[in-house]
Amino acid sequence: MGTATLWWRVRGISVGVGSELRLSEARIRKRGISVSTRSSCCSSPLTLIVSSMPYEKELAAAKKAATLAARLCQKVQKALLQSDVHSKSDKSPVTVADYGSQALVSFILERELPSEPFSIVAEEDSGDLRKESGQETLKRITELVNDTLASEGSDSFPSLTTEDVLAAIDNGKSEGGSVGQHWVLDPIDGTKGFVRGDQYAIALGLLHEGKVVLGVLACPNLPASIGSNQQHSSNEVGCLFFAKVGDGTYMQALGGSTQTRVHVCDIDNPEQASLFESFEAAHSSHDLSSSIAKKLGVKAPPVRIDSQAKYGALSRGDGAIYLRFPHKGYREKIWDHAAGSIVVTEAGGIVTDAAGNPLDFSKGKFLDVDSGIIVTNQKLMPSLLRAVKEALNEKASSL
Ligand SMILES: Nc1ncnc2c1ncn2[C@@H]1O[C@H](COP(=O)(O)O)[C@@H](O)[C@H]1OP(=O)(O)O
Ligand SMILES: [Mg+2]
Ligand SMILES: [Mg+2]
Ligand SMILES: [Mg+2]
Repeated sequence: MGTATLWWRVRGISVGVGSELRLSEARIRKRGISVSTRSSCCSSPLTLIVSSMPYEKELAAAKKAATLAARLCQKVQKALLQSDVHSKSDKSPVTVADYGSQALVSFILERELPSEPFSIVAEEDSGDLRKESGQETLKRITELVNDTLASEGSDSFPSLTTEDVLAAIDNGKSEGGSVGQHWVLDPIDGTKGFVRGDQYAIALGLLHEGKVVLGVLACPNLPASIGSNQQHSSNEVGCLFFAKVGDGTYMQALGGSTQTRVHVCDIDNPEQASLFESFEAAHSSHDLSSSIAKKLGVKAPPVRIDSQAKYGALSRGDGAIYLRFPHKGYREKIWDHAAGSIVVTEAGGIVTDAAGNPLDFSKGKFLDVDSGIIVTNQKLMPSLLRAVKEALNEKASSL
């Protein structure tokens, strides 16, 4: 029969006989990739494997991990003891729930995805818990993790020892980067909001070759809607947002199973826009966002909430703009934006730095951004960028 010459040409890539090429339907649809074949032997087998569900296992594991971590955090927030709150070396607060959430997420991901390379870039480390003074706290965290696993109603979870908990926390020591796959975890984003009894989020993203491909945001205190858009109005709190690249963003009640696809709002008149910013003035300049809002003609007062819950709320159209301008010297971390950014972009929004550059998650733990981070829909971005540029120039010339 002779040698078959068989090529697949996919966006200019030639793939020889016997190779498998895995492409998602979503990627094919989104990027308009066309597949053509050329064969000198018509009986040659041609197998183009089109996987309709890339990152599906990872998403299921991430949703399970974030939901369990949210359960642990809710338990702690209800009965927060002064002794549960500690200060880190940078003076920011950390609680038993930050550590417990990180240990749980790390434990669940490793268990649910045993055959995958395992790397997590996470906020917390076990340094303080390994000291003599951290022993009581470590015991409390271990109890919390075990209680939460037991409440899953499954005997299949072993009881973790304090050493297991330390090891699970330290799985989060990866540096990330542009090669391979890395989970990115903020076990409690918005710890100050958590301690105050307000908003916080468990934020879990997945990087593949430096790009965010999946994100889950568990927001235990987020009502079904906030802000002026009453479409989702209800008294229930607790939302889980999730997104996979090319697949859209979805929201479900935390612990629920009915999912709804969400989209950013389609407002094109900035006067009708409402604007999110940090609750904590120390985390983001309220003066600068007020000057930007004035330039845009935004009428509504800013909605101030903690954490990446802002990204979740924006992804479902509760507000139109999120502005974040940390004060001089602060360096943004990837875990504060990875999950939130894909939740917004898959819902049709745009996330950039203040100069309009996309966020680059491939450089390790830190995000090097120009002045701040801005988020909005496609229609408002050009006028938002102009207003941000003007406000930053005015600020610079007044110094
Ligand atoms: N000085 C600071 N400036 C800006 N952001 C900070 C600062 N300290 C902590 N953060 C982080 O800002 C995020 C909260 O932003 P917001 O104020 O919008 O809710 C959190 O990730 C919080 O970390 P953490 O995860 O430890 O809570
Ligand atoms: Mg923190
Ligand atoms: Mg954070
Ligand atoms: Mg945190």
